[in-house]
Amino acid sequence: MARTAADQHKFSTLEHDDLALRNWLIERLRIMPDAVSIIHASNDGHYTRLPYIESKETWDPRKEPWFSIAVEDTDTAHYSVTNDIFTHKERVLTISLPVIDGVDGSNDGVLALNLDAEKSEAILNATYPPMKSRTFVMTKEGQMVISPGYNIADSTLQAIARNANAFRGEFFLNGYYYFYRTIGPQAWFVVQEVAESEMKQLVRHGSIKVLYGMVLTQVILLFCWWVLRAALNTIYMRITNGIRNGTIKQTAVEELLFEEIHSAQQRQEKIAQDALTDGLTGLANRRAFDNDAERYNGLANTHIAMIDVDNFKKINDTWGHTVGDVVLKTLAELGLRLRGLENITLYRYGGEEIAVLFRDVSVEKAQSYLEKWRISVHTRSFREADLRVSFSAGLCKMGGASLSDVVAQADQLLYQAKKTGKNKILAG
Ligand SMILES: Nc1nc2c(ncn2[C@@H]2O[C@H](COP(=O)(O)OP(=O)(O)OP(=O)(O)O)[C@@H](O)[C@H]2O)c(=O)[nH]1
Repeated sequence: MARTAADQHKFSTLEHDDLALRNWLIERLRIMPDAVSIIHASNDGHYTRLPYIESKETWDPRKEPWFSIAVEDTDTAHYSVTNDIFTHKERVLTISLPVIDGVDGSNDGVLALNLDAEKSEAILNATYPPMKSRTFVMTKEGQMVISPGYNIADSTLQAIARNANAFRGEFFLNGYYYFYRTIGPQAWFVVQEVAESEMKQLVRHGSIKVLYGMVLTQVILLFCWWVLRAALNTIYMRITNGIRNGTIKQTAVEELLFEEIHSAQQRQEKIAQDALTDGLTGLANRRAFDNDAERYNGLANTHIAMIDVDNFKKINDTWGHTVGDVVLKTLAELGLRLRGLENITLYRYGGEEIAVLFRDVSVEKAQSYLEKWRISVHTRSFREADLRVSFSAGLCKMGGASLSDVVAQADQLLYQAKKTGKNKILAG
């Protein structure tokens, strides 16, 4: 503002009570609602004060502390507490600045802005910091400038000033934390004073949530530990029992785990295998047949045989179902034993009917296998002296027709075999 004043007004050539200067000053005053007056004081002692108040006393602004300080230092604002003789106010906050001519650098007096101290106190009082505290303005020498009614001992103010001059940032003094900022070139301090108890309460309040979080985490950890401990106890008990009973040897935990995983794998494989195996005969079951036959029917040089025990009803009726079961088991055993080749698979198709799939096996070889099997079944002696077992079979090539048609063809050959005397294999 002082610089603009110097640019816009030729103070050295100004008439006293220059109207342009008065208008300029009043405009500045209007835009600062907290300022009570604005003064331009010339080096010859003449002054222009707005708002204009006639003073009975002769007043020489050059005797004011703000004038001499501002003239001495050329470029920075000065803050001082003065007595306004025009309004008879004892405490006015004055911010003063020298007016320097921008062309020749000469000093064209001082511009002073007076602020109402009470208003400033009210403003300070209305600032609500995030915690309970006292905020005040003091000089760097330790005198109170603006204090909204606080009673702070001079010795305390001086100690604050000493600390504030010596440090940058906050400090602790006699049970209070002090935070401060400087106004102007280290002239005044705006100080915020917070009691230690207030600070502790704030910290306590802030840390209570963290504390709850930590307690919760501890509880969760404790629970996890408890669950883990229970699980480990069970494992230890099982290992101990195993060692005691001699079912497992005292080996490293890794070995025990490996064994456990291995046996679990074996269990899984067995379950999968059981799902595809017939319980009575140990042959692959109907589900396995359905899985494989569809696949085989698309391959070259594959054959299918449908086998049916002859007069099985009679066997059951004569010797009972248990013997009937033994017959079925024996038939399966012999078929498996004679098969030799890995690519001949036997399935219990249903009841006393067995299906055989030949993969990459010629019809001659398939027929020869079935013959050997038929003869060994027929010549087999059972505990029941009169029991003679035989089977009939229909053998045909796979592929070239749908699976159901292929099965029907094999069944038809089997039916022919039965019709023409049983105990024979018909190939088609
Ligand atoms: N013991 C036993 N009998 C079964 C089993 N499955 C089916 N059967 C019996 O096998 C018999 C099959 O009889 P049928 O279909 O009349 O045929 P069959 O007496 O062998 O006469 P052909 O086939 O003409 O030689 C029925 O009596 C069924 O109860 C089984 O798992 N165990």
